[in-house]
Amino acid sequence: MPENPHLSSGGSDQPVGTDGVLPVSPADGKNDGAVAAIELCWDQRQQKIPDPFVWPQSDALASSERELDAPVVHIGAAMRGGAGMRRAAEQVAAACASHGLFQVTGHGLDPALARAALDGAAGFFRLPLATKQRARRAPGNVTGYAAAHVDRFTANLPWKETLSFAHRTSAAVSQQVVIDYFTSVLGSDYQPLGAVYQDYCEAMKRVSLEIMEVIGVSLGVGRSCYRDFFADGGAIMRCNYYPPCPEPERALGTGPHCDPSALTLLLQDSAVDGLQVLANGEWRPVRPRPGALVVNIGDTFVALSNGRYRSCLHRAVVHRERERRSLAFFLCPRDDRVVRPPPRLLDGGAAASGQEEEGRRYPDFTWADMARFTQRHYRADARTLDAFARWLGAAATSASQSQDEAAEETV
Ligand SMILES: C=C1C[C@]23C[C@H]1CC[C@H]2[C@]1(C)CCC[C@@](C)(C(=O)O)[C@H]1[C@@H]3C(=O)O
Ligand SMILES: O=C(O)CCC(=O)C(=O)O
Ligand SMILES: [Fe+2]
Repeated sequence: MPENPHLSSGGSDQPVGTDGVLPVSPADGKNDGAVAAIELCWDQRQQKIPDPFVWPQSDALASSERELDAPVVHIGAAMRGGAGMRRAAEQVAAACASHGLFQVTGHGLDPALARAALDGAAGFFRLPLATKQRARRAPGNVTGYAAAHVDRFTANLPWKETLSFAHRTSAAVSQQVVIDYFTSVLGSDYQPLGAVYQDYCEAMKRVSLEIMEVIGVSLGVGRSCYRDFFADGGAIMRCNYYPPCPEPERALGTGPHCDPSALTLLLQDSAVDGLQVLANGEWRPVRPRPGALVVNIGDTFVALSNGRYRSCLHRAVVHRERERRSLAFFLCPRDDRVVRPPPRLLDGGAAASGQEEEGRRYPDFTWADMARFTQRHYRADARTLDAFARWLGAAATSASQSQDEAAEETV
C-alpha cells in the first residue's frame, strides 16, 4: 500500500482524512454534542463562524461574476431523433470534453412536482433537530440526515444540512423504496413527503436515461449503450439546505469536488444562486434558470468514457442573508455492475488489436467499491478518481501477495 495521506492502509475499514481533515471518532461515528451545536451555528445572531467551518484560502477562492458557458440542451427534441438528437449530441460533446456541465430543458418534469420537492425539503429542514435526527446517517452509509457532516469530519465543515436516500427500480425491490424509507425512519406522517420524492426520483431516472442516450450518441457508441447500462441502476437523492452564513467569504456550503457517481441532475432553488464550476482557473456561477435542470458528469462516468469526458469540478457558496436549497439526483450503476468503457472507446486501437487492457485509463470497479471508498476511506474532492484507482491497485496487490503467501505456506 503506498504512503499517501488520502488512503487507509491494509484495506481495512478505518477511515482516514483528506489532508488533515480528520474524521471524528471513527469507532462510533456519533457526535451528539456537535450535532446539537449546529443549531447554535445557524443562529442568526452569531457574528462569526466557528473555526471548523473556515476553509483554507485556496479552496474558498473568490468567485467570478461571469456565468459559466454551458449549453442548454432540449432533451425532448433530442428524443425525437434526427436534427434534434444531432444538435443535442454536439452540445453535450463540447460541454463534457471541457468542464463537464450542461443544462437540460424540455424534460417534462411537472413544475408542481418540482415545487413540491423543493418546498418539502424546506419543510423538512425546519423541523426540530430531534425529529430530523430520527433519520440520522449511520456511520459508513451515504443515506440519512447529516448536519454539516460533524459526525464525519473535524475541519473544513460544509455550511449545510443534507437529507439523502436511495432510489432503485428493479423487480427485486419494492416499487415504493423512497416512501418506505420516509415512513420507516420518520413515521407514517411522512408518507406524503415520501410520495413526493418517490415521484420526483422516478422522473429524474427517466430523464437521466434519456440523457444517457444523448451521451451515447455524442461518444459514437449509440443510443442504447449507456441507457441499458444504467437501466437497472440506482441513485442517491439528496436534499441540500444551506442556511444564511455570517461570514460567507470564509465558508463553503459544499467544498470543491467532483461527484463520485456517474451523472448528477440538480434542481436549484429558483431565487438564490450558489453553484459554481471551476473553468480556466476561475470559479464561475451557474445561475438558476427557471425550468432547467443542471446536469454534470461524475467520476464514474469518466471511467465509463475511458477519460473522454471530464468530471465537473464544482462547489456551492453560501450567502449572508439568504438561505438556499437544491436537490441532487446522483445516478449510479447497479451496485455489482462492473464499470468498464465500451471497447470502441479504448485508446490507440487497443480493442481492434485485442489488447483491450492496454487502452484502459482506469481499472475495473463497481459502484459498491466507490461508495465504500468515499464513505469510509476518503472525503470526496477534486482528486477522488485518481485516489480511488490507486486504492484499488493497492488492494489488488495486497490480495495477490496474500494469495502468494498462502500458496508458499502450502508448498
Ligand atoms: C457518493 C456521494 C458522496 C457525496 C454524496 C454522494 C455524491 C456527492 C458526494 C459529496 C457531496 C462530494 C463533496 C463532499 C461530500 C462529503 C459532501 O459535502 O456532502 C460528498 C458526499 C458524501 O460523502 O456524503
Ligand atoms: O447545491 C449545489 O448547488 C451543489 C451541491 C453538490 O454539488 C452536491 O450535493 O454534490
Ligand atoms: Fe456535487
